[in-house]
Amino acid sequence: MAKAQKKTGKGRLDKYYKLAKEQGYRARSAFKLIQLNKKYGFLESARCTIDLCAAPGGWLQVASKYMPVNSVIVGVDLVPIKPIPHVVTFAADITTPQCRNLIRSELKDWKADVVLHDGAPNVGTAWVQDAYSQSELVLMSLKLAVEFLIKGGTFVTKVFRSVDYNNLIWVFNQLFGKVEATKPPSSRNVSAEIFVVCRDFLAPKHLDPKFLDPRHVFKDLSADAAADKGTSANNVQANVFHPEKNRRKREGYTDGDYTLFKEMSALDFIKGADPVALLGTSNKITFISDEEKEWLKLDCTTADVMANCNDLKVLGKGDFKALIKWRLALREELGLDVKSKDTEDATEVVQVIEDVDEEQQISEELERINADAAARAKRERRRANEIRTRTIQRMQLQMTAPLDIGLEQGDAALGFGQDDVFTLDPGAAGTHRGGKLLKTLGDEDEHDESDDDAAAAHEEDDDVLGSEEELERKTRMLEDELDGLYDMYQTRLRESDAKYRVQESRKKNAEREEWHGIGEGGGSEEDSDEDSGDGGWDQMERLKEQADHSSDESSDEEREASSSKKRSLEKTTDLRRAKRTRLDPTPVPAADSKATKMWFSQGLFAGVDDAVEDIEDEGQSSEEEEEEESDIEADQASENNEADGDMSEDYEEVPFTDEDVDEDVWDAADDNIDETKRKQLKGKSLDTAEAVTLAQQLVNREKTKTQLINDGFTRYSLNSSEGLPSWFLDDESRHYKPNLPVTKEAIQALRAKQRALDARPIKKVAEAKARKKYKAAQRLEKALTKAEGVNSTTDISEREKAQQIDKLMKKGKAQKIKKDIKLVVAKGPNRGVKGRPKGVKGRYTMVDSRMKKEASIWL
Ligand SMILES: C[S@@+](CC[C@H](N)C(=O)[O-])C[C@H]1O[C@@H](n2cnc3c(N)ncnc32)[C@H](O)[C@@H]1O
Repeated sequence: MAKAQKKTGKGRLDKYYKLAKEQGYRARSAFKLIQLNKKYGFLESARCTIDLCAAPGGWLQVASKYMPVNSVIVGVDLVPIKPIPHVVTFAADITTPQCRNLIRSELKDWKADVVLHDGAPNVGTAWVQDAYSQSELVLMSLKLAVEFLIKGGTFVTKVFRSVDYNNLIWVFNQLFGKVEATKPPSSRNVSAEIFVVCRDFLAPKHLDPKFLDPRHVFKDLSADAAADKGTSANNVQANVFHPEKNRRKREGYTDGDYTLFKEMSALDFIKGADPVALLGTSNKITFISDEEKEWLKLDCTTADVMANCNDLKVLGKGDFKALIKWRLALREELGLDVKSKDTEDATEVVQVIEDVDEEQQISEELERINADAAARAKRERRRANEIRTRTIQRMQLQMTAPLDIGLEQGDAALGFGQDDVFTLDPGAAGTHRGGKLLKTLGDEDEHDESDDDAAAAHEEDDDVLGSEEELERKTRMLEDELDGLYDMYQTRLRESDAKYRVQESRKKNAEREEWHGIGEGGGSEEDSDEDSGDGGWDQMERLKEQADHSSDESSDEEREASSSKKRSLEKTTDLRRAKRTRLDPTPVPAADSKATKMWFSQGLFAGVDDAVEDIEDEGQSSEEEEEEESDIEADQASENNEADGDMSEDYEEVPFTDEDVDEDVWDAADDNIDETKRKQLKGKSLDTAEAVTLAQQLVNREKTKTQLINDGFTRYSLNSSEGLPSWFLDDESRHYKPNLPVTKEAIQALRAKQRALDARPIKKVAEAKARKKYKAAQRLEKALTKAEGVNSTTDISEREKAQQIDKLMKKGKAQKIKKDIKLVVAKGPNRGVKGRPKGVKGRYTMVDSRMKKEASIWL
């Protein structure tokens, strides 16, 4: 089984936590609102938003980012919220009239377009207690929403899955045109929270106060539950005896009973009044007491019976029959079913009838269960296939926007229908809306057949959702599968793309042939040049002068000079690369604090720090303490949440620390900046039209260094790719980047560079030439040695010596002339000829036509 989602303190710090930290949101929950807004788009058109339970302010930050400029945003919470620009906040309890008055005085006659509620009471107490307070809080927020929302407005609230869920949804349906429940991908699976988005506020003129009164809204269900003792038992009974009325109430777990696995003692089964219901609700029959252990020794308790008792959920029709028979036998043995002589006949008749009835019921029930299971499996398979096909199609058509995928995958993964489970069926909503207030709450008998179908579908989904681990495993499997399919798709795409293959092979060649002429030492000089403030143009001029000067010197010096020129030019190129790197469209993973640090490290701000520090010194210590406290509180809260299991609220505050500063990124205040820059520049070159454009702008002084650096701070530059799937990153690298300007001149320069590259001799030719040169040098060496020998002999005259030496040196310098070898292509009459082909004289070799072509190059 797949590893369950970690619930340790660290485990909670998932990718959304990191993203929140990176993007400066105060809580990871900000992404829930971003994703909800992405799906329903209510913020972009809102001019006034009220956020109830808004601390520390993550949702407020999102609202102020996505809503139009100058919108009114009001945030309320029990605890004070640190100021956010253009947002009004105050501390109040949303359940009190004082809070209502504060909002009223803030909004005056305005109405809100959106009311948000992400409130959670102190999570960490008892589950049942929490769930109830949460539902109450939701109702209180609804009350405020009803008062302040404009007609057609939107109310977004967090709800926990509990027995109150259906009642709340029913009330929402009375007040809003569209009600949908959803779980955004950033909401953890282990959290019981879901979000209900209520749109199109109906703004009724007269509203029955009972709609918003917890005593009424949550009353009926508990009353019903009390009256309806042993609800689930009755449901099982209904399943067994009235398969046609087979439905279960959607009211969560029975009070105080939140486990799926249930054991019953053999005593309960044998002595209990309703064995069929007991068998339907339990997983296992246990033998713990001494009396029960004694029963194990009886003849009627066969090995089969014991095995059946061990796992009731896997039993078939025959097994159930055997267990019922065993119970009857045991009851007889224990004298519970007394067979008196006088009543024996009557009893037997009754027993036979009971037996027959039970058998029939069990067999019907079993058939129904089997049919249900088969239908469910089929539905799941179909749904998974549909999702997979749709995603692949969309990927192939490149229709997937990053966040869409996130949402859809999340939804798909959950549902295996999590979304569906909580998406209110409009049809069902319609039936509800037609009803009278609160009368129909929990009144299942008034449902029609279509309701039955919906209930069955929900029941099925609930079963799937019953196990979080199972759900997570399926989600992960689906994601893995999709990742795999995406990789395969990419590979196939590459294989079929000739252009890509050519590019790849060129890249490889370039890597092999690249000239690595710059020594490590060169860089510092260059950087110091850059720091001195000289523009690229000045450097070019200087380098030209150098080159001119060196051309006057001897040939050795000339070589030296040209290589130094080459180095210098390379340095200039590196310099341009340095500029480009800052503007590289590839997002640099960096935290805000780091960017800020770089910004304020400019000379302009020198000395400002001290002044500001002086002013701030007083307040700072207290602020730091406060921050530390809030961190600790957040940690404690998260630990509490963990201990709280399903009821855990999926909320994480994001503290900011110095550790967030990424050390790899340039820091203007860094002494070792040259080294850092060199590292950054390694492997980068002016190989795109954008880079060349920027470099030219820089060299031609159309742009200054500062302007380029400033342009580098875009919304694309601070994103982290950590933990994101490959398809998402592929898409991002293709589409999520700034469009930098490209000039005609840049493209021409790039083409010229490419042409020069293409014109370079290929590696093998260069090697052959080098070999030739080497052999010539060897010949000359040999000739010199011989000449020395001749010179040292005393037998011959000086004149003869000179003649011989001259001859030797000529020979040594001469190119070696290869003896001509005729190439004969083995085709036509020469195909398969043994020995010398006809009409060929002198040295020859047999080749095929391809070899001949190649040989003519090399020979
Ligand atoms: C999950 S946090 C909200 C996070 C917020 N949406 C954000 O993005 O930063 C829940 C908040 O509900 C607040 N809260 C709980 N009960 C409240 C009440 N009765 N009135 C006002 N706020 C309440 C808590 O103080 C807590 O700050």
